[in-house]
Amino acid sequence: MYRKELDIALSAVSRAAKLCRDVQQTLVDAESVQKKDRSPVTIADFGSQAIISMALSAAFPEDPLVGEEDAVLLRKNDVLRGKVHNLVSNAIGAVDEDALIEAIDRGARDTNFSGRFWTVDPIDGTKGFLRGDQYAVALALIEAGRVVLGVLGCPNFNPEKWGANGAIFYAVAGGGAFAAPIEPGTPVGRNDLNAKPIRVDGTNRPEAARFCESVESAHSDHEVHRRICDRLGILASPCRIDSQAKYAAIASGEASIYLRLPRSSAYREKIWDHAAGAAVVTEAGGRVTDFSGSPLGFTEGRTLKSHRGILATNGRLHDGVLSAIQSTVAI
Ligand SMILES: Nc1ncnc2c1ncn2[C@@H]1O[C@H](COP(=O)(O)O)[C@@H](OP(=O)(O)O)[C@H]1O
Ligand SMILES: [Mg+2]
Repeated sequence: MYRKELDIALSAVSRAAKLCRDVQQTLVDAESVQKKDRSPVTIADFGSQAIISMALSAAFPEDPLVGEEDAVLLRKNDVLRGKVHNLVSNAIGAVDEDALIEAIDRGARDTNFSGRFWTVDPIDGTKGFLRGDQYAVALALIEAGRVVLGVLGCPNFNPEKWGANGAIFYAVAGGGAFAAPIEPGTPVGRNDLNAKPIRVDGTNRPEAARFCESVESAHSDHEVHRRICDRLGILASPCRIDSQAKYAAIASGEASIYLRLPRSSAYREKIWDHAAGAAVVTEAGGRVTDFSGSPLGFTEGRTLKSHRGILATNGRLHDGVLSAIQSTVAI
């Protein structure tokens, strides 16, 4: 099932991850004053969404794409457009500028969220990207509100284990979860010999669990997380990771619990921040729900409107963490 979809998604995400990696490298090499400059991330965001959108529309012209970016800024700004055009042409060969703009804008159109559509976060973890830390290129295919395929490119993920270019994590519903090192020059494929099945860890003792959360305290309430962890008797200090690399950490057994309670009760999570990661964790044997224990549903539009709080675990710990959450916070 979904063989062609997976092949296209893997190759598009690995090419986009390579583009992002090259741009992040120029940031890391630059003086600190330039690290505060957001333009590199902007260029890489557009470039990454363009590569993925073009690959999808060539292979699946009927499929809508819901992306984080649109091309409004690019249409107005010739210099920026020129830079993105160069970046993408260097990555995948000469492309027409109008086709590039159109590819980016495709992600901004309205769509039928109850049908089949793709969702992309071209750089998830922008803040991490700018700091030189973790980020992810995330792509998921959704059908009738359920994620049927998820791919997460994580160029800085555990280089000791996966090599200098990080890893790509992927899953198809019912088919298990896998990870493969990202090799520059060769996009990852479905039959990649270096791909390995991944699995959540087996701990059922919260005191032995490793727990992860966002680096950015503005993105989730670290203090409430700490109270939940105290109630569970978790001893280790939190592991703070940007982006959906947190889902990759749960799926590959490097952490057991991911908590995310937004600071503001008005904030709604974006679908592209969770769809791919949730598929990978679920297929690796874990569980992903909101704070009331409901599985995430993706029919509601660009946000997870009816869900508050995100909990991803190795599965065994899930009900215990949900009880601790519900005794700590009013959902
Ligand atoms: N106030 C807020 N509360 C929760 N999430 C937020 C937020 N502001 C931004 N985000 C989301 O947090 C994502 C990053 O998550 P993390 O903290 O896990 O790295 C951002 O994705 P982008 O970086 O793609 O914009 C953004 O969508
Ligand atoms: Mg994001």
